Amino acid sequence: MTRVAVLGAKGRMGSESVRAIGATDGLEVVAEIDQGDSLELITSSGAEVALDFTQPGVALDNVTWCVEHGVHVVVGTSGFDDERIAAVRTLLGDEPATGVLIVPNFSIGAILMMRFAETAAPFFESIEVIEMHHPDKIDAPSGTAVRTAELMAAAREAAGSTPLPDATTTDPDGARGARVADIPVHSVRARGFVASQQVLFGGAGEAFTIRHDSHDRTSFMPGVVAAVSGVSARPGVTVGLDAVLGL
Ligand SMILES: NC(=O)C1=CN([C@@H]2O[C@H](COP(=O)(O)OP(=O)(O)OC[C@H]3O[C@@H](n4cnc5c(N)ncnc54)[C@H](OP(=O)(O)O)[C@@H]3O)[C@@H](O)[C@H]2O)C=CC1
Ligand SMILES: O=C(O)C1=N[C@H](C(=O)O)C[C@H](O)C1
Repeated sequence: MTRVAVLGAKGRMGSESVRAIGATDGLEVVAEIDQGDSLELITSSGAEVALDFTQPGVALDNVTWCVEHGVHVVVGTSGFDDERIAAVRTLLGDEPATGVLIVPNFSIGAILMMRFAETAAPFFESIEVIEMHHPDKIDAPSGTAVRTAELMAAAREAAGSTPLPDATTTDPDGARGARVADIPVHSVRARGFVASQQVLFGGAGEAFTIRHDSHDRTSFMPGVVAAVSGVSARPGVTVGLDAVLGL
């Protein structure tokens, strides 16, 4: 039985995860931690794995505490950027015993969307990302959009692709979106969405779109269960669920 502490347990993702983990053979939720609760509950409950669904401003502190106490961590919270990842790697040292699994998106469809976007990126002249989320999301652009843009930019760099064409000379209100790894990313926040993303590719005489929609947070749960079950076998930092799913 793997004992799991859920951080942000009363939140949208935390509460769904408490249900999903509780319903899975071999996993047990032993601590539900929210704002104001002490992280000591993680160790006093005997948790071996912590799952963080809090907010970008506190996730690194939570991960640091877990690593210092030898507790494996799955980070679902968005905004875990390269600087934070580097800080965790330094903390873990050269021979890490603890696993830190950082997952920008747990849904299998979103993981495949990112994989297909990475594959397509070098073959098209133009790329734009449009991500659409519920209006209660506090960060923009989404972690998924950032990860997608970074994967696509790396694939283009490896292939020696030319910069994206764009003749815009004035954009005082940011109509061309934010730039993530030089790729325009547009963030929509609207009631009716959970989490959606389109990646638009353009080439001579053709356009190609990859779209993914999470209509319900249940879409993330098989990935959450796989991550929580698999993190202890992966000491060090792992980004993305691909390796855990055998992709
Ligand atoms: N990787 C993925 O597939 C997914 C990632 N996410 C990400 O997960 C994160 C959470 O999303 P969501 O569940 O929608 O957000 P919610 O706001 O619904 O939940 C966050 C919870 O964390 C609590 N919290 C805040 N600070 C702390 C803290 N210091 N210690 C413990 N608990 C704390 C909040 O409490 P309070 O309300 O009192 O502040 C709240 O209960 C976001 O970053 C989101 O982008 C979301 C969906 C999927
Ligand atoms: O806040 C959300 O809801 C989501 N956050 C993650 C992100 O920022 O990419 C994952 C998913 O898009 C849902």
